[in-house]
Parts: sequence; structure tokens; C-alpha cells
Amino acid sequence: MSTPLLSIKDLSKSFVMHNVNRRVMGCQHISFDVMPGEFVGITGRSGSGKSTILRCIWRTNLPESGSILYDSAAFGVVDLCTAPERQMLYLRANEMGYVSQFLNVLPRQTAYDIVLKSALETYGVERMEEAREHTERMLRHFDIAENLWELFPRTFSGGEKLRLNIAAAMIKRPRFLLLDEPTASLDNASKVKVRELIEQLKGEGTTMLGIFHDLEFMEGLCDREFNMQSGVIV
Ligand SMILES: Nc1ncnc2c1ncn2[C@@H]1O[C@H](COP(=O)(O)OP(=O)(O)OP(=O)(O)O)[C@@H](O)[C@H]1O
Repeated sequence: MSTPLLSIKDLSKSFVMHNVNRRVMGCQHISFDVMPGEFVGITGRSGSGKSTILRCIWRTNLPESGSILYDSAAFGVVDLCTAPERQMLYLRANEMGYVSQFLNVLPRQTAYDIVLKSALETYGVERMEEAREHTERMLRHFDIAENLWELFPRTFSGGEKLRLNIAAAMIKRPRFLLLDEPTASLDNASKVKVRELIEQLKGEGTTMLGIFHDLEFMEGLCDREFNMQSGVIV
């Protein structure tokens, strides 16, 4: 039996809203494992706590209690709840990827540079030509029109931003990829392209944990599926 790539134990996160003196539950007592190469899907109603789990793994939410053991290539098993920030930065840059519904990039970076920067994390500047070729392939794969490549994505449509986001996350070929509704607001043709790339990554052994509303999209894609209700897995 191999070691899980990710092992979440008794994870809880709530949010304290000081202005209204209220505590909102994000997720409660969550435990599950993700094995290497596995694709695990999380479904559940809006507000049930799915994204909270992903943000705790990515550590944009600081977990309250529990542990998230990640078997990293660089450091061995690391608890993402308590890992030093420098270690988190390394893992985010080199081993983990996160696709959210929102594009979160530095201002004044062109669409092309966003994807290229991500490619360079894998290729390194010494393989600039290959990184550029791969960047262009990715932009074309996701139908980002060539006349948009040198623009800042601030003005892009929701779907264009999302496709750019996916291109930048997937070009790194992370060994562990978090997907937070990667097909929200995409048309069918784009959904098919995302699916194709997910299948390709899966074939290459990438481990993935994804949230999907679109159950049709998940059909045959996930190895296992969890359903969440009110912060807990049911
Ligand atoms: N930063 C935050 N501050 C306060 N409350 C939050 C915060 N983030 C999430 N919550 C609350 O935690 C609960 C779970 O939110 P979460 O985003 O995890 O749900 P979700 O299942 O991913 O929903 P959706 O499918 O709509 O994206 C919600 O009630 C939400 O209002």
C-alpha cells in the first residue's frame, strides 16, 4: 500500500466576523486521503465548504485545527497547516497548482507573460525557446486569440480569464493540482478542452483534487467523489 500524496485529518476552519460578532463555519472535521495519481472530486451545494478545504490546502485560508499531510518531492511529508511560509512558497511554485474561478495575477502583465512566467518555473530561462513554444501551444489550445496575447487580462471576458488561468496552472505540470470549478462560466467547447487536458495530466500521473458543480463534466473523470453538506463530508 503506497503512502497517500495528501492525507487530511480532522480539518476544521471557521471564520470569525468581528464586525457582526458571528462565527461562520467553513468546514468541520474533514478527513480523507488522496493517493498518488488519483483524481478525487468534491461535490456539494454552494456554501457547503468545498473551496474552504482547497484554500486550506493552498494555505490562503489558515486552518484552525487538524492536519494536512502532503508527501512532497522536495521535503518529504509536510503538514501544510503548520509549514513555514517559505516552504509553502516553494511548494506552490514547484509542486502544486491551483486553478480557481478567479484570475489572480500581478497588474501590468500581459496574458502571454503570465503563461510564460509559469512555463519558466518548469523549463528555466536556459530553455526559453521551448518555454515560448509551449506557452504558444497552451494559449492556442485554450483559444486565447493571438491579438489578446500582448494585452493585460484585466479587460478579458470571464471565460477568457478562466482559460488563461487554467493555461498558466497546467503548463507547470504540477504533481498535485487543485481545481476549484475550472469549468464555471465556460462554454461547451472550452469545457471539452479542459477535460482533455485533465485527462492528459491524469495519464501523466498528476494527482488532482477538484470541485465541480457540473456533474456531467465529472462523469468518468474522477476515481472517487465526496459530497459535502454544511461543512461536512456526507
Ligand atoms: N473569507 C471568508 N470569510 C467569511 N466567511 C467565509 C469566508 N470564506 C468562506 N466563508 C464562508 O464559509 C462557508 C463555506 O464557503 P466555501 O467558499 O467553502 O463554500 P463552497 O462550497 O465552495 O461554495 P461555492 O460552491 O458557492 O463556491 C460559506 O458559508 C461562506 O460564506
